[in-house]
Amino acid sequence: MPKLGIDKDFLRDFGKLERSVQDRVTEIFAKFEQATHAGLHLEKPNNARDPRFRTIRIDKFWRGVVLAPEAGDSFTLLKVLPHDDAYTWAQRHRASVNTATGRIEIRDGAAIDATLPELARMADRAPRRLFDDANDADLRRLGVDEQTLAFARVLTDVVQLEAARAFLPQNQWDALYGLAAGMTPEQVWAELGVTAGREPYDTEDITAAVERTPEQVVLVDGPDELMEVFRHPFALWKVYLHPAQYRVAYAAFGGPARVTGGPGTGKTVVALHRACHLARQGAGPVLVTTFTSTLSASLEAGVRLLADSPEVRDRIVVRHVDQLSYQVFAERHGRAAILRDKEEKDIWRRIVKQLDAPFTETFLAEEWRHVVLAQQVTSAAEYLKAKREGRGRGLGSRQKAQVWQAVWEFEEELRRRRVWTYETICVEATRLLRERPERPYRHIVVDEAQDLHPVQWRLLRAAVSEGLDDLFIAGDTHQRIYQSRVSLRELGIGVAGRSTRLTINYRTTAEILAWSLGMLRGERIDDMDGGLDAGLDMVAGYRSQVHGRPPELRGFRTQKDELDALAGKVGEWLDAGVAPGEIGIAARSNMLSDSAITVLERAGIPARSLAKAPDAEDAVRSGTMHRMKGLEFRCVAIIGLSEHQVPSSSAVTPVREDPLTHAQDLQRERCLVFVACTRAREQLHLSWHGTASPFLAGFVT
Ligand SMILES: Nc1ncnc2c1ncn2[C@@H]1O[C@H](COP(=O)(O)OP(=O)(O)OP(=O)(O)O)[C@@H](O)[C@H]1O
Repeated sequence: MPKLGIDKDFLRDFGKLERSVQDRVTEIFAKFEQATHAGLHLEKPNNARDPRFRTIRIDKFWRGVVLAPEAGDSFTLLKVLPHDDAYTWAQRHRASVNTATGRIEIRDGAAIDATLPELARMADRAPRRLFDDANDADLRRLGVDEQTLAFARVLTDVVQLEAARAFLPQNQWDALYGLAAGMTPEQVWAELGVTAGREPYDTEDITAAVERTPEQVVLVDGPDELMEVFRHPFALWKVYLHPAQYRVAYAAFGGPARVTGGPGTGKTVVALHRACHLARQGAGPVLVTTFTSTLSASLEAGVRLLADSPEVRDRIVVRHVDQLSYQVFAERHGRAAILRDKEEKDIWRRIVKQLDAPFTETFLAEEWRHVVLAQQVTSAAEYLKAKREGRGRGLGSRQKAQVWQAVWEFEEELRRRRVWTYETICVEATRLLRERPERPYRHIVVDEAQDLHPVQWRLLRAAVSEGLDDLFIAGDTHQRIYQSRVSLRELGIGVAGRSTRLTINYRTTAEILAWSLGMLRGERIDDMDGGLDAGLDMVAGYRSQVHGRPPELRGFRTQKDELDALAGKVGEWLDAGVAPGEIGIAARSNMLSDSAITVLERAGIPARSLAKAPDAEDAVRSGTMHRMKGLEFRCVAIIGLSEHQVPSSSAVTPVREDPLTHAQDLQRERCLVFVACTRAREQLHLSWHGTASPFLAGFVT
């Protein structure tokens, strides 16, 4: 029986074909799967650049181009085009096997030949060329072949290389682009997943090369799978991962492992692939978890899409951390009465008064969360010795005694009232799990890990057996929008040697990414492992492959002017063909987000609140910046970036109260705007009224 592969680039075009042509393609290739080689009407086109190209009739007007190796019966569908275009395509392109990665590559050989002379003329006049510092041997070792090498040698500018992406062989382009972005050959190798010192691959064995290229070619196993691929042609990530992503998702790890990377680098996609991979192995239940219900709902949808059989689906449980702790708690104690925020504040306030302590209720609440609970402090003596890193206000031993007295009173009050906070439920659930003879999960996959609190990490540690592939952690500390800071090492979760950083941004344009990174420049951000992160902009190679318009920044006199202009902007996007569901609005407060909805509706534009209708696809969705986490839209407008709204004064500790916490709070507010900006795939619009937010200083004149 013939084996059929489908090229990712074709799938991208498939959605744009007319429905009747799509149906015909599906029908032919479903039959193709069952046919024998002899039964296929494959035609060898004249003048094809690659002797292994064949065309196949779809209907009177359309033909498919198929890569058919000389021997064997594995075929790869590359294109479906109108009749003449299909023949022209076959004359311009050729397939080859990359010597370093062993993967199949397609290039537009005619475009390379046509562009090279003009580039060579320009290079003769240029003082320097792009790859002057790279020697031929290194380039060859990275899989660059003769035609691409000749091309690379006449490049003088990275913009020329970017333009050549459409026609150079993919892995060779990746290697060149990595070098141009400042990566060393070794880093490029690592990213491409090349084993050092390996013999070059056999460039004649096309069938093996196709099998080695899951990120570019999906091999379908039977007509059902084929139909499934054609039904979800846009969910490309479902089947294709970049080699760097693939390696992490499918690796075997001796213990906890972690994937980091900037926004849109595919951490969530990798986490989902990993969960399904672990479930397929069948060693035991897999928990996929994160920190909020909105995020866990989108992970659930991802698992549904990716799990390829009901058995795999059934082995995966998606549950956010508080849900897990509540479930464990409730199994033993029944329903828990939860202390509300306001009630908690009232208790602390009463204690401050009663003890006549020189602290505010906010200071005590944070000291309890970020020192006492974070380090499992259970006595005055332990508290005296506890590390208070990250807490700005120093405390002498007399003051510590006072704090401990307050904490003791507070915990006593919780016990007396039989009420719980999310943290104390988590602590109790952890205790209950530790008592059990067996762990409920064999693997845990955590997404958006940067926002979990130490008590939640302990819960997860207690919920999974220690061992191979136990914990897989995806996160980015630059996107931390809540207060938790942890050192995984101190929590007994060692990821040293099992940490990978992804560097290619698949979501945002280079312009939006550069602007958003500019906003974080200079911030010193931790790496969740007791050190400082190198900083996104310092990491060679963090890049986006797509270009677009730079973000648009606009200031207005009043809020009314700003919101009217927002309605105008959204109207422009809709007129340009962007669907309402592909537009997102973010504001710092719920109130401003709701005002935006009212103004849009008044302008006749359907708009819904992200909090109430997170999945509304037929309306523009508006919400707080916090709600934007984990989502993405073609166009994003961030409103209310005004002096007194961003940073939000209620979220920032006054500098006189605690300078260090003040600085951390400001950083978190900056990260929040960064998260909101990086949700935009194509266009980003930022606005304010009155004086602009200090975060925009340097961008606004
Ligand atoms: N290899 C790939 N090829 C094409 N698209 C990809 C690939 N990997 C990820 N994507 C797409 O890029 C976008 C971002 O992916 P994802 O949400 O996993 O990134 P992330 O790193 O978790 O982002 P963030 O940290 O900002 O939430 C998604 O639309 C995803 O489908």
